[in-house]
Amino acid sequence: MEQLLGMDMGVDADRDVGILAAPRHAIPTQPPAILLTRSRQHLPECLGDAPADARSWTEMPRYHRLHRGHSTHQHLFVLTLTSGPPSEVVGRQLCVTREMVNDAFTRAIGQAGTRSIVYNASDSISIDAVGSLGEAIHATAQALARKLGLSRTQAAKDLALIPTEETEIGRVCPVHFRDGPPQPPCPVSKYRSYDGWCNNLQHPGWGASLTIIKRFVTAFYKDGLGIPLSSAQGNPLPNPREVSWFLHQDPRKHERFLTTMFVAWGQYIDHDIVNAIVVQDASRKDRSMKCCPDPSTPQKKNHPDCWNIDIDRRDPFYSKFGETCMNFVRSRPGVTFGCRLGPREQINEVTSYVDGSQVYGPTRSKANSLRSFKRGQLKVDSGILGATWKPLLPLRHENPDVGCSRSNDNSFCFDAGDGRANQQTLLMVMHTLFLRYHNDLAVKLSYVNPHWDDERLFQEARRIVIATIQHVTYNEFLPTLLGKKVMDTYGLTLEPRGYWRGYDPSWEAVVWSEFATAAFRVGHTFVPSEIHTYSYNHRFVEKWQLRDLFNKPWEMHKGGRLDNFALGMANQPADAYDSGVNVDLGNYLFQAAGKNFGHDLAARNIHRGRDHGLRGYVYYRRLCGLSPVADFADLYPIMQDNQTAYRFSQLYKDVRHIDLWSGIVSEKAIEGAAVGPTIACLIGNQFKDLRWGDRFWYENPGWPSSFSLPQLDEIRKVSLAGLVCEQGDHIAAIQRFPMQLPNYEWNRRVSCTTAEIPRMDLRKWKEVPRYPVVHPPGFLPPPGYV
Ligand code: HEM
Ligand SMILES: [Ca+2]
Repeated sequence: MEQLLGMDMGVDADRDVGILAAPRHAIPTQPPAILLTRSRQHLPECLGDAPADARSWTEMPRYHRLHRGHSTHQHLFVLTLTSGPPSEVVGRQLCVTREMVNDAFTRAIGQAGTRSIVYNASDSISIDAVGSLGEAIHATAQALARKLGLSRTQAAKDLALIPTEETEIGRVCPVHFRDGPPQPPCPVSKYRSYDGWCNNLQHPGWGASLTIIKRFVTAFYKDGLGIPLSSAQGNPLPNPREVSWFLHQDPRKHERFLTTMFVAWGQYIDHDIVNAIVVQDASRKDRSMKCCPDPSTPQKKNHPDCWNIDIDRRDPFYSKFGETCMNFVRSRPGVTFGCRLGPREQINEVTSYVDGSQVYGPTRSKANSLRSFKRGQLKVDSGILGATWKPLLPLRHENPDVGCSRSNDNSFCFDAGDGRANQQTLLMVMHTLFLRYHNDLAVKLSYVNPHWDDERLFQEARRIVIATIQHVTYNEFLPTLLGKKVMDTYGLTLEPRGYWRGYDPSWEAVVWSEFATAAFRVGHTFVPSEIHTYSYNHRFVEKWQLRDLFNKPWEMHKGGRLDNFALGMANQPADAYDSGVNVDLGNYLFQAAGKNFGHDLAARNIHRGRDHGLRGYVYYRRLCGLSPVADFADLYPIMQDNQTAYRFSQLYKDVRHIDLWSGIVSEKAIEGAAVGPTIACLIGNQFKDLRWGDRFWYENPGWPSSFSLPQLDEIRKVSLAGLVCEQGDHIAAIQRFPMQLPNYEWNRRVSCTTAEIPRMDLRKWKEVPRYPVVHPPGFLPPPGYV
């Protein structure tokens, strides 16, 4: 095992060295280890001398019977092994019959008790339908690999070659996951679909919600298919909580330039791009699955996807509470395009595109539930605030306990396009600002175009909101995170004027696991333990412990609080980029009422990396074309300090085992950027894809969805500063770039009304109505809007 692990997680991938260093043109594919053929000439070999493993299949006699009576090549796939560890016979042929696949699949769905869901393939796609089909396909792959005696590498790379569309799996494969151009063809509409469907006209599912999170390189599981490498006995990996404790404690340093607004934006757009679905327990009010033993309830058999993090009895923190188990549930397996067999992949609940799915939801039904269907507005809660304060997000009455710590049955969290909106207050502030922004835009557009109906106003406002999120992300956030050089290397620099002509329909704008499960989680090191609020005069007011703000958005209901938090975000420095994660995330994450401790996010990041089958840090460093790490000694020049490098050598038996997240957040930052080189490489690649592969990208010309050049110039004026000024309640001044601390030289705090914070002129959206317009009674546009 050790040897295998070293080999595959290590630095032997010479062929791929540096492939991520510059933007890729295609994802490299491994040469297949098994060739698939159904030509007649292969049949006799396969039939005459069926390999030992194939003979052990109960289906084989049936197969032979079929052969005598009919033309059998219809039923047979011949797999020729062409590679594998030296011990395996290259060129060996395996026979896989359609019946084998069907039987394994039928057994899998029988076991999972999901027949009804899986077989209802014409249903509109739902999380449960995708999840249960994913589980059944995964179990089928495992059964087939066992029966065919495939090695780990063969199972990982080659089961996917079986044309499942010709089996029972193909019959139930939802239309969303079928290969090939869409039937009927995708409409070329002016507005995006909510679920990202048909953004790419040839591959309608690319980047769509409920499709899988892809990978830069194939997954690495113990069995090739889904069993994660763990810290259990016999396995060489260290316990994630131990890694967290020894390597990721917070040295309590601050960034010199970055604010917590930068941190909040990072999380806000992360939630636009990805949400890996974990297995849930529908019988519980909060839907979370309880996996750790509970003394108050009799021990039930654990769900196979329970995969708790063990806590050592001597743990310096948890031992005080006698806690030895951190609840952890694996991410649910998803369905690949073509419903192919292969390694376990994870489901993205949201659209990968930067398309405001956290504002509007990743499905039409979610978007509809958030709309008021009047004048293009989203629903709001104007509750207790009255005329002095602007509206808040609507309250969520459905599933009120999911992601919400309620003190009583009458308190409700907020509803937004993304289910994680209440997770902590800074994130909630972002969601609220964007809700207000949408509604404000729709109202102003109704002044410019009084003849537009609700749908038109809603979609046009949505189009501008999405363009704003894209513009602020690529104009303010990414340059701060990555620096100019990385921006240029990966094609992320925006056009200062005119259209940008980089859209490439062969580019897949999809989220990558290495980004979601590791690189972008660098955000966790920037989060401070204490959250500061500031007054309108930009003076410190009070500090909150982050742990008191998890899933409890109650402060928002108090007038002025949103402004206090927003101003705090513009003035409080972020925690430093270092390997440290603050104690509120590291010991108290989602601390439950009545408990003195919570989860450890650093340990979860590491464990999640293993759950998702990520390879070791050293492997990705090489893919990024960075200096190779063959030994622990090679870590010293590249890590933030010698102690970190030393601790890695104490914790890990082999440098190639270092978990991706742990390694990348420990690297020294590169010049001009806030993060290290491997993170910059992985994040650069990801944001390149999300720009170059998005047909609705706001700078694109020539589509019905494209903005006119005058409109595009207006969108280029939007800024986070303008947004906070306009959508805060009474904020009067802010620095020009609120993701960076104010300073007198180039980031002065200015009045919200100055020309230094320009505003969009929506008159560029004016359309001449085809019919004379009769204004509704009471219609009174503000000056300049007619
Ligand atoms: C107080 C702030 C934050 C909290 C409480 C928080 C909490 C969490 C939690 C609980 C998870 C899931 C962990 C798991 O795998 O079980 C997660 C995932 C993640 N977080 Fe954070 N986070 C915060 C800030 C950030 C920031 C600032 C960023 C980025 C700049 C970020 C990026 C991510 C990403 C990319 C994921 C993976 C999402 C997925 O694949 O579904 N987070 N975070
Ligand atoms: Ca999205």
